[in-house]
Amino acid sequence: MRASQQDFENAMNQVKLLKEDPGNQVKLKLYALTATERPCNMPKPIVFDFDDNAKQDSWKCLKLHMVETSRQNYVDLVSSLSSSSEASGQGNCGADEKVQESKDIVVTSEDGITKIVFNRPTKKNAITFQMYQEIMLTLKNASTDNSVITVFTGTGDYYCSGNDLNNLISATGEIQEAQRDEQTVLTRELVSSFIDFPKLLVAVVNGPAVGIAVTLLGLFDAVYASDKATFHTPFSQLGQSPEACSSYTFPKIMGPAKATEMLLFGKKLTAREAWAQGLVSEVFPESTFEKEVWTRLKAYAKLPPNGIKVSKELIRKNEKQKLHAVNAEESTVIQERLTSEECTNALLNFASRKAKL
Ligand SMILES: CCCCCC/C=C/C(=O)SCCNC(=O)CCNC(=O)[C@H](O)C(C)(C)COP(=O)(O)OP(=O)(O)OC[C@H]1O[C@@H](n2cnc3c(N)ncnc32)[C@H](O)[C@@H]1OP(=O)(O)O
Repeated sequence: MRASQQDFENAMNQVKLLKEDPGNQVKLKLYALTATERPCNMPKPIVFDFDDNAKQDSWKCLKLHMVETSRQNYVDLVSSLSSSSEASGQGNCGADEKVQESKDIVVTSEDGITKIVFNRPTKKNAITFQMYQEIMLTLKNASTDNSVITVFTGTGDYYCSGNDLNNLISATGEIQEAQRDEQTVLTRELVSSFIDFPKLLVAVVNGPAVGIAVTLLGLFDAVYASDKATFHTPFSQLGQSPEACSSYTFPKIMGPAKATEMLLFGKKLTAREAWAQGLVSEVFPESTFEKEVWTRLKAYAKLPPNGIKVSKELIRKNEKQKLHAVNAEESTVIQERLTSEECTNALLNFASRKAKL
């Protein structure tokens, strides 16, 4: 059966959605196959000297045949490109392209690096429910895309100010009961997706980090910080409790006494203090931060990916079960905390702008 006009148009749309660039040769071929669809100003070929009507009929017939054949070839070629692109990318993003964009979480893939950007600078990149969902989806895609490293960073002066405290507060400034469960479930699911993420996970901490943006760092493989970054987990001030397995990872990373200062007393650390305590891999001067870190990451992304993956698996696998158990336990406590008077007051104070860290 010949490809219809509709098949052809579908194929034209499919080309725009290809996960991988098919290359110039294929693009030229595709372009050539659409030639019969475009108006052609060249004179019609006069092969035999028949009368005008016969020539017209024969030309129409030839053109129809060419159009149908070209359409069919075009549809077949696009179909083969789509299936090979799906096989290599496993239905996810290919290299060197913008793979997912929403307003607040921007995802690009280039040079073997999937970059996930908190992009809500006017709110210091605070994480909304919608962003929780988008981050989880992105991690799912990144775990099977062509990239070697997945990087989180922030737009503007902040890395991320943590959970959006308005997630639970209505427009009229009251606590929304129904959102408490959603907050707990989303937090647990988000943390789970970090625990299970199979590839290298790196944080490029461009500025202050607060709350869950800090606690999650304990689940990253490397953390690079600008010297203007700070690390703050004000859970006690908010009547909340630690999440993202930090009740387990922080004492392990920095020792219980230092973890207490951060998680219980809400002591804010400078980048150098966080480095001294093992939460940060390396601190860079703000003036050279971006250049140095990205140059380095691009070089790391050229390392053989499978070796990295199995090495990460070796480092993490004995911890996974424990981390999931801690995540579950922390979620139970968070759920209780969210109904507490302490937490309710802190959230209402923030909403009425009485409280700031
Ligand atoms: C609710 C329980 C859920 C448990 C789940 C686990 C998650 C836990 C956490 O992440 S706890 C940490 C939560 N984060 C905070 O407590 C930070 C709150 N923000 C602040 O204290 C300050 O905004 C600041 C110190 C981050 C920055 O101060 P400043 O430089 O003076 O800027 P502004 O305060 O004017 O901020 C600009 C703009 O952004 C809004 N904003 C900043 N952070 C948040 C946030 N976390 N949630 C919601 N909104 C935030 C701020 O309100 C301003 O908005 P406005 O311009 O007034 O509309």
